[in-house]
Amino acid sequence: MASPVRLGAVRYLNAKPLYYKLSEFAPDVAVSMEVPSRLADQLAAGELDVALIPSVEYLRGASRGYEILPGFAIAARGPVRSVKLFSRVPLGRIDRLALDAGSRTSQALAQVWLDARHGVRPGVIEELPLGVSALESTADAVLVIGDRAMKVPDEPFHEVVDLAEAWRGLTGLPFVFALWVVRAGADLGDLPAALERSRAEGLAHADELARIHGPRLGLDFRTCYDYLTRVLSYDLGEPELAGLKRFAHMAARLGLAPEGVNLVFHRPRDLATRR
Ligand SMILES: C=C(O[C@@H]1C=C(C(=O)O)C=C[C@H]1O)C(=O)O
Repeated sequence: MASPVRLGAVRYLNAKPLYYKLSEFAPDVAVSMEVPSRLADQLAAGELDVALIPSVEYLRGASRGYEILPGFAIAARGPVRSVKLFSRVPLGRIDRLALDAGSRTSQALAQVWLDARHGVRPGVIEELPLGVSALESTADAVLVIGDRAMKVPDEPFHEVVDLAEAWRGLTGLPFVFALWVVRAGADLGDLPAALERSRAEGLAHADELARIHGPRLGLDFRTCYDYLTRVLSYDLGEPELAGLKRFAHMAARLGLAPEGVNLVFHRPRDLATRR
């Protein structure tokens, strides 16, 4: 018997609609859940066959033969609420920047945006460990993503920037945080169809997800429901691709991603061999 496909999924609320009831729709798939940065490392180490990884990690892994599962993303067309830069100083004066260790894409986005919008390239860049809160950090500014970003109070900070909103203001484009990325040579079988079904069912049951996860995260039902259905988008369409390409270009200019990466999309193996 073929060994099961190993899939890694982001454990934050924002990813839940992408793998809703997946173990029912794809019973043979081995699912593990992690923060995005660890999923990227596990995919790179060959420990996973497909994973929801930070979009910047697709760019970094493209030379290893990574392929994007077409049509899927975690993206935002305006404010995202869960990717925020909390600054204790005016933005133009940020010199020490702490970046959420769970992130990779937003780590790059924070630097791209500070450079493009404020001409700032922080002298010291450090990680904010997963167990340490933004309030504990003594850096000038702190990037926080995911579930915990929605709980950090604005008050102690001089400025709070929603980075997807800031990106939109800079480029007029959506921002793509994560993609389903396939390891070179992996055969996913029927999994892409099961993932389509999961997403459709997950979005159709966003109310159920909001009821389950809202209380756990200290979010009221409406906030949680809006986050899943209006704030985030789960398609990789033309506007998202344009945003992704612009981000790839800007990240490369800062040395945060390789230059000139092409977006390569996964095709089912039987089609690929029939070429
Ligand atoms: C919108 C978000 O997207 C996440 C941000 C990521 C990153 O910064 O690397 C990766 C995966 C996404 O789940 C979020 O965490 O709030």
